[in-house]
Formats: sequence, structure tokens, C-alpha cells
Amino acid sequence: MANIFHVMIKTCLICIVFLINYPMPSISVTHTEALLKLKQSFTNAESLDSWKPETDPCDKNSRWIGVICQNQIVRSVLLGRMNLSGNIDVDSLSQLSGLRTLSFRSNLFSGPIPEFNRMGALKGLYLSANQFSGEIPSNYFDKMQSLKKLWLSGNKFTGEIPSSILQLHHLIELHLENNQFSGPIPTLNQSTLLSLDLSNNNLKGEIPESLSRFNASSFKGNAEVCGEKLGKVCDQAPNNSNNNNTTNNKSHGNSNKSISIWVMIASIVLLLVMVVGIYFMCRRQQNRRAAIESFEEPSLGRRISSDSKKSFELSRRGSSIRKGSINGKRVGDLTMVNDDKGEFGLADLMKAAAEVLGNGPLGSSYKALMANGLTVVVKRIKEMNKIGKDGFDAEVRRLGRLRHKNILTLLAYHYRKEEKLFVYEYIPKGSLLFLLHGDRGIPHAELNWPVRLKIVQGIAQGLSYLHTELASDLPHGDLKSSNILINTDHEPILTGYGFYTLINNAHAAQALIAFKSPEAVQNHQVTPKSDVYCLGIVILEILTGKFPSQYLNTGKGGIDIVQWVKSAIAEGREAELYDPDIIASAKNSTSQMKELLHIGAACVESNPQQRINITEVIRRIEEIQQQTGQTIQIIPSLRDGCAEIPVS
Ligand SMILES: Nc1ncnc2c1ncn2[C@@H]1O[C@H](COP(=O)(O)OP(=O)(O)OP(=O)(O)O)[C@@H](O)[C@H]1O
Repeated sequence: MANIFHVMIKTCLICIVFLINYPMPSISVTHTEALLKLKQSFTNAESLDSWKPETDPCDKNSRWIGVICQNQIVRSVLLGRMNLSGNIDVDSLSQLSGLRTLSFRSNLFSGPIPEFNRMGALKGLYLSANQFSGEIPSNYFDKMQSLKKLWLSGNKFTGEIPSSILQLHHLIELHLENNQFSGPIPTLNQSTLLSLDLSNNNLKGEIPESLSRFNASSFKGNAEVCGEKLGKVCDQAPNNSNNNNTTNNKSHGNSNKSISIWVMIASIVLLLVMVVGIYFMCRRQQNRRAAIESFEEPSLGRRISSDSKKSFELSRRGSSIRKGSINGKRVGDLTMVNDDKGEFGLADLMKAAAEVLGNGPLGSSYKALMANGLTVVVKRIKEMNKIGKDGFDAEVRRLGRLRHKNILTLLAYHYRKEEKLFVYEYIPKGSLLFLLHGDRGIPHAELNWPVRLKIVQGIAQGLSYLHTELASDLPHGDLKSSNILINTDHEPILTGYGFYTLINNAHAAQALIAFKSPEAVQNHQVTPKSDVYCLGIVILEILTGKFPSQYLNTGKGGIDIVQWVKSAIAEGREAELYDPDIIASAKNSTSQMKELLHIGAACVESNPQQRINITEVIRRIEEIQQQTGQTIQIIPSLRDGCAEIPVS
């Protein structure tokens, strides 16, 4: 017993000595303390007067400027345009374990990039428009795997773009413009990337193929960057000067022989050039394909076959196809269901210059420019063997008969057991998703309040048309901002509809947004009411400018827009919700915006019985239009620099 007692005392003593030498790290730092310490590290923090000791940043009465909490946890610290300078106390920031979005944009910070990479859970980092300088270590982003939005534009960063950016698999926005980055453009191949700007740096070399979907403006202002997009052909000719010298030296010793060899080679080359030239002239005359010959993108056939692990026979099968009749008739292996845009066959499609538009949960989409000048989108849908060929044909032909200004009508389809393709007209301005959350250029600036109201109205009208025209009780099924295209008049055009009946059940539950409605989550029931729920999410997305977490299957990223709006309405905080980008254009329309917000909230009512119906939605929107009482005009409200979006 005495021995045991002795051992216990000894153990306690060892513990005490250990604790004295290695004190426990302070785990009791509150978010108030951490933020106040951060404030102390700034040299000019007058703008942070609302950050007061003995108040809680997450208490709604304290109103700490720039601090956003969720469930009493600090989620975002947004300190843009606050005239701040000095050191940024990263130690204090890293005490905020729930922090996901950090912004110091448009301040006066300088020196090397601080060690924000110690905060591995950050999803949004905005440092634009400061004076940060120097090289960013190549492995800087190694431990920032959650990062989705990275804005470093308008600083003085030098050196190569850190290679660890390639490892950011969730990256949505990357803005490095207006710095002094040098070296090659990294081969970023994240399919998540929606917005990219590398302009006005000292980058060089060819624009990687994986970034070909971005506009020239993303790369301009880099004197040594080349690529078709910039109208600057990359010089790929190998440097033969050394070889030539060697050849010349040899030719001195053996001049007669080498002259005749050169003459022979030159003649053969000339002959070859002539043969190739004649061949192309004949082909040009026969096919009148001047447009496509000047376009050097890979063909759709090659795109699709390279995307497929299996051997893909379409290109070969299509090549024998000649012109045929249309209007629901087959043109080769392609069935045209709508000839409004002219006729084409599978061969035309497969030879078209193509680029990948995206890989959504339903499959991949390609943009294809055909020889006749028509640009189409080909959607290749996975797991679509729910119904047999006859049922499939009947269903899809019906989609081809739909006609409404807010509906993108199917043009043609291809059916084989192992391959289904759907062809639509290409809408150049792109999707609402892209306009809202992508490039912050002019198309985004055009989205002022009247335009957004017009877009909501068109979406509701298109949806209502679908509900009457589709077979009884069939929903659109996949109403989300990437399936809402915007034409040049800001008229929304719905796409992505009609797949609900065609794709396999298990896949539908994973891939279609209507399955995110509360009734679908509870009992897998999807009806037109579920579309109204999705419409609600889109309305809230349009009004707030926030990316809804509901669009992501991972459950990570974006903001739970339904909960956020519901609680703000319950607390009478509607005014805090609106996208700052529309405020300027909506000075006298706050009550109309509020009404639209309430319509959105009524759409996301969890009980489908109590949910507003689409006719009522349209009626109430018309009332708002009348009150707004103005014709829709584009009033650009260009913003300066980036605006940070809390990414949760
Ligand atoms: N007809 C079209 N014209 C222009 N852009 C289009 C067209 N159809 C689709 N897109 C755009 O191409 C991209 C990829 O579309 P895709 O439909 O494959 O994916 P998604 O809408 O994200 O998901 P889902 O697979 O659920 O439809 C999206 O940004 C979409 O807005």
C-alpha cells in the first residue's frame, strides 16, 4: 500500500514539473480577445471603433463592423476599405477556429504575404488592392485545401504563380491580375474554376488548353503570353540555328553533293506543299467549310472520344451521313426535333470545333461550332436507361415541341443504349450562375435591380409554361442558376428540364436539385411544387448575390440561403440581405425588393401544402413590376475591385 502511495505521489510530482516546464497552450482565448488583439496589430484602426472590449462580436446588439457570425461562431472577418495598415496578427486570427472568409481588400497593408496559410480551413481569402509584395512560396497553399475564392489582385507580388494553387481542388475564383507575377501560366485544371483573371502581369508562354474556356481578357496585359485567344500565335518552331550551323560547316567540305541534296529536299517539300494545297482547295470548294477551317479547336468527335474511356464510335458512324429530312426525322444517327435553327447531322456535329463547357452532375456539356456557322451545346447525359427507346423517343420529341421565349427548346438528340446526346442552341451570354458569381465584368454590372426583377419574372413565366405543357404533374426537376441562361435582352431562358423522367432513379436523386426540396428529402417525392422551392432559392440567390450551399452535394461551400433569409426576415433584418451591387439601382425600390424577398421566402416554405403556387408568384411579381413603374433599363453600377462573399 505504502508503495502504491509512493508511486502516486511521484507521478503527481512528475506531472507538476512537466506542467511547469510545458504549460498548456491557452485555450481560453475568446473570439472577443482574439479580435481585439488583431485590432491592436493595426496602426490605424479608427474604423474599428465598434470593436469594444466586454462586448461580444456575435451579439447582434454589439454590431462589430466586418464580423459575421453564425451560431455564435465568427465565420467571416471582412475588413475591406477600412484604411488599415500595420501588421496583421495571424496568431490571433488563427484562434478563430470557425473562420472561413477573410478579407483585407483595399487597405494599406504592405510587405510579404502574411502566414494566412496557417488557417487551413479558410474558404475565401481576399487581399486585393493593397501593397503586398515579394514572392509567394511555391508551397504556400499546400495546406489550404478548402480554399474556394482567392483574390490577390492589385498588389505587387512577384515571382512565379505558386504551384500549390494547382492543388486547390475546390477553387472557384482566382484573381491575380495587376501584379508582377512572372513565369508560365500554371496548367490549372480545376473544373470548379468559374472566374479567372491573370491579366496585367509579366507572365509568359502559351495559355494552357485547360484554361481555354476563359476569355482573352483573363490573360491580356502579359506581353509574352501567346495563344489563339489573344490573336498571337505561339512560336513552336524549334530553334534550328545550331543545327543549321553544323550543316553549313559540313557543306563547306562537301559542297556539290550537299547542294544537290538540298535541291532535292526543296523540290520534294515544294511538291508536297503543292499537293496539300490542291487537296485543301478542292475540299474547300466541295464543302464550303471556310469557317471551320480557320478554327483550330479539337472537333467534338475527338473531344467526346477523348473524354470517354470506352471506344466511341460516333465519329465513324456519323461520317457516312448525308443530308436528310428533318422535323422529327433522323438525319443519320441524329434525330432532329426542331428545325428552327436549320438542319444538321451527326457528322456535322462530330466534325465541329468543340470546347468543354462544364461537367455537371448530369454529365458533360460541350460547345460546338459547326461548319454552317451554328453554335450548339451538346449535353452528354449519364445513366439514362430508365425507359426503353420508344418511350424515350416520345418523351424527347415532346420536348422539341415546346415553344416559349423563356424556354430553350431541344434541337436534336442522339440515342444509343450506351450513349445519349442532347443538342441545344448555344446562348453566348452564359448562365445566371456565371453572371452572378463569375467574372465581375460588365455583364455582371448590368445586373441591376430592374434587370434582376425582369429575370425573376421570366423564370417564373417559363416555369409556369413548363408546368402546363409537360405531362401531368411533371416538374422541371433541375431549376438552378446554371440552368438559367440569359440572352442579350436579359431575358432568362430555362434549360436542363425534362430529364426527370429519363434518368435512372438513384442518379436523379443525386443529380437533380428538385430532390433538395424538403418533401423530396423526406419521402423522395418530387412534383412541380418542388420546382417552386427551387425557384425560391434562385430568387433569394438573385436578391442576395450569394451562392447557395444547396447547389453543392458535398454540403460544404456557399451559404444556406434558405435558413439565412428566414432568420433575417424573422428578425426584421431584410435590408442586410440585399446584394450591395443592386442597392444603387434600387434607391426608391426597397419596398419592392422586400416584397420579392418575401415571395422567395414563400417559395421555400418547407410544407409543400402551404407553399405559394406559381400563378400567385407571377401575379405578385407583376404587381412589383407595376409599382416599380419603369421600363427596364441597363444602369451599369460598376464596382471597384472585388467584393468578398462569405464562403461558409
Ligand atoms: N445552351 C447553352 N448555352 C450556353 N451555356 C450553356 C448552355 N447550356 C449549358 N450551358 C452552361 O454550360 C455549363 C455546363 O452546363 P451543364 O448543364 O453541363 O452543367 P450544370 O448546369 O452545372 O449541371 P447539370 O449537369 O445538373 O445540368 C454551365 O455553366 C451552363 O450554364
